[in-house]
Amino acid sequence: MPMRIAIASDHAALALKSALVDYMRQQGHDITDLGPHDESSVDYPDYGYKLAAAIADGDAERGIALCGSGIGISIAVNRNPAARAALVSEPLSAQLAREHNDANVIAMGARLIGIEMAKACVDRFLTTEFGGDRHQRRVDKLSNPQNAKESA
Ligand SMILES: O=C(CO)[C@H](O)[C@H](O)[C@H](O)COP(=O)(O)O
Repeated sequence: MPMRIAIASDHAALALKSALVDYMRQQGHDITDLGPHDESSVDYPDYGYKLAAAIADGDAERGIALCGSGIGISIAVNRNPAARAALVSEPLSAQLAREHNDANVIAMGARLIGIEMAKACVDRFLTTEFGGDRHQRRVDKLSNPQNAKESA
């Protein structure tokens, strides 16, 4: 099923971003490439915040966030309460991020994983449904931290 997907990176992940944009477009998805669009050094928070805003505003259903390690941009994306970004490096983590955490963004590190592994992570992320049930209760607490048990 075609999805609206936003993707953003920093300079370290430009080539991976480009490969994933082509890959997802070939699959029929509606891709918004939020940049950057050249190799100049940029700051991952700028692009992570942009990606999270696209999710928060409903412009994209899912997001792909890339930087050298995936760490910096995942931190940036997760500062927006509408985003649940999971840093992944293999498909099972991408699957569990959907099944258990209803992740709407995955982050990956272009300096740590290859293009084929990144494509496999994207495939799993885009095709796995959220499991609901007990996981819904936990995800609700991510959205509303005041509902978490103080004494847990
Ligand atoms: O945020 C990161 C580390 O957590 C990313 O790997 C960045 O891409 C990296 O810090 C960029 O480093 P550079 O030396 O400026 O290319």
